[in-house]
Amino acid sequence: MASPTVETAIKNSCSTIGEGPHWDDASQSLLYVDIKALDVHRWNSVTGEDTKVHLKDTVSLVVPRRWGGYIVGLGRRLSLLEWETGTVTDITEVDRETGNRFNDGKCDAKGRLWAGTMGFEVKPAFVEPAAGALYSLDLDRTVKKWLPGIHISNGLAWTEDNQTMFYIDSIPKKVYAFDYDLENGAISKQRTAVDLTPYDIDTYGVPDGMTIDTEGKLWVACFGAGAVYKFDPETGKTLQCVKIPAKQTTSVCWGGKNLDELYVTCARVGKPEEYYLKEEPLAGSVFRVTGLGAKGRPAYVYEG
Ligand SMILES: O=C(O)[C@H](O)[C@@H](O)[C@H](O)[C@H](O)CO
Ligand SMILES: [Zn+2]
Repeated sequence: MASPTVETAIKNSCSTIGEGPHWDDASQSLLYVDIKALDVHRWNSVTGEDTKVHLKDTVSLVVPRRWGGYIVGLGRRLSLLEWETGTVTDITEVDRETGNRFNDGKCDAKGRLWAGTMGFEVKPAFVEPAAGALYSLDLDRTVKKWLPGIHISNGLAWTEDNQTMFYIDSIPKKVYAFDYDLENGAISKQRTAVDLTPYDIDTYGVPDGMTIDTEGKLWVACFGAGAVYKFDPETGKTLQCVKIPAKQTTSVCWGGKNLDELYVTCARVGKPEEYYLKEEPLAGSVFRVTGLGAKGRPAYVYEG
């Protein structure tokens, strides 16, 4: 097995929950969010410059839109963001009259957005149970609710042949698999691909953000574990563990010119600042892992 190198790519850029990394191939930039700081970040890997746009609500996902701008998950809304002016145009609101907010989201190969919600989070990984749901936003902006009763809607990934969608609900500690109908944007036949319930919480934490490599293996950021795990979705077995020097590892995406660098976001939330300064000074940074001997495919953008 190749031995990986972990570096700090963007030091301490997030002050709350770094999340939602999306590699923009065209500009060789990393988009990501700092959920409770209400900030969307764009880091240019060529110049090293990190710029951000401050919004008016929690921002949990950012995906470029083919026709310009970005889709963001803003509180309970999905909205369009124009970077230069900071203009926000709402597309839809879900889970009205609840304390929910959007969490992770990603586009499929047709450019539909899949994104889910979660109930009010009292402290990290403690939420109002089963209050969230998984939604899809079609290219004509139709919203469909697929799965109610979700605790913390999190990572999404599709196999290269688009026959299977993987989806994480963090609290049951499951990576689910579904048959995926790309033509109609529909999921069916839910089953469990990876189950983390048998494992020690300090070692595995809870599964959070996820990506897939060109060999169909899953890379899952495990919150609380300070680690990214590589799983085989066929067997559910652990193939590799990459330790990250911050415990609240939230999400991952492939980046770099060859899409063989794994970018990892993490949080700095729920504990006193003195703790972080002393024990986890790099919390809130974005890390880059190289030498994994694996790579990804370009991320899809919103086509609507
Ligand atoms: O990053 C996320 O997906 C959530 O927004 C966070 O709140 C934490 O990761 C969660 O508490 C652990 O799953
Ligand atoms: Zn997450």
